Amino acid sequence: MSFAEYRELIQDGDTAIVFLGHESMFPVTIQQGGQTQTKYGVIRHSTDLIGKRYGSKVTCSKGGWVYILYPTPELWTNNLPHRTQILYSTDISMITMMLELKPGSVVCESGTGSGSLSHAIIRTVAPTGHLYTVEFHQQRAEKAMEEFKQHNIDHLVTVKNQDVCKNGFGVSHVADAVFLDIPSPWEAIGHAKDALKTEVGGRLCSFSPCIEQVQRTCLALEEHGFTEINTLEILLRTYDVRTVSLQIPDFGKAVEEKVNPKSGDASKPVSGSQQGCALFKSGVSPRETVGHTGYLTFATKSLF
Ligand SMILES: C[S@@+](CC[C@H](N)C(=O)[O-])C[C@H]1O[C@@H](n2cnc3c(N)ncnc32)[C@H](O)[C@@H]1O
Repeated sequence: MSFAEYRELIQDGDTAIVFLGHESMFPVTIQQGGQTQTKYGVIRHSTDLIGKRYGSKVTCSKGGWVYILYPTPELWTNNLPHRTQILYSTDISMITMMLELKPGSVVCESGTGSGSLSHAIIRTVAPTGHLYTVEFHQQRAEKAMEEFKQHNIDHLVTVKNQDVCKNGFGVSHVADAVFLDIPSPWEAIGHAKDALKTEVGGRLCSFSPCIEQVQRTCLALEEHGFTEINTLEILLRTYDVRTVSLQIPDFGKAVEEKVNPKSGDASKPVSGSQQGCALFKSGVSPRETVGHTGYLTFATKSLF
């Protein structure tokens, strides 16, 4: 199993996702002789999982069933152990597109945090690209290295335990793109510029929750000769499909007969609906939606 490739069969040592429902899933490390408890009973790794296909429906000891899923960066983002605030797939997808990441890209990132974005970047730049990720918190840097190894992507990433604002990324003129998710990104812009390839066109993105951080970062980007400076905020709006009862507009009898000659009286109640209303299938946005996460500031390196 590797987060940068796909394999069909479950093997000893894999990280897999136990899927009980969209709101209920968790990662497990597959081990010969290992067991995982779920509300539907126990899953025995040796007999129930190893050698089975990813995506299989597995019956637990109490008769209920779960799916065992291949781990993707998106599933990992929803299930990883949080050591910090993390980036979610909505922002990650915009970052990947706007930084023009593709297989072979070289990327510098700081901080690594819980590795949510790192996994997505590594999957995108594999098999020939590389991620240099800098984290100044020693345990977080060590844990990230451990996870990258466990997920068989450690050959695609270098983790450095240092302060990016003081010591930079540890590489010069190699990166196609730089990503910053730190409290004072303006202090790292000079290092970001140094990490980017010498030719014009390298891309940078900085994620900040507060607009004051964005202002300081934009000023630093201008001072260092970056152009095309743009700040975006992604607000995810989902729609549920529901049956709703809507009032039928009264256009008058003449109009109604012209539009639908067989329908008779427009105010006649439709079966199962209230007087003058009809039932429709409609896209309805939930009462509560995810709010502000942060601002994404993008820029292009234009000067040496
Ligand atoms: C919000 S977390 C990053 C989360 C990450 N983007 C993810 O998706 O999991 C910010 C991280 O940056 C690290 N950090 C803050 N300032 C730093 C600096 N100057 N140099 C290196 N790391 C730094 C923190 O220790 C923290 O782990």
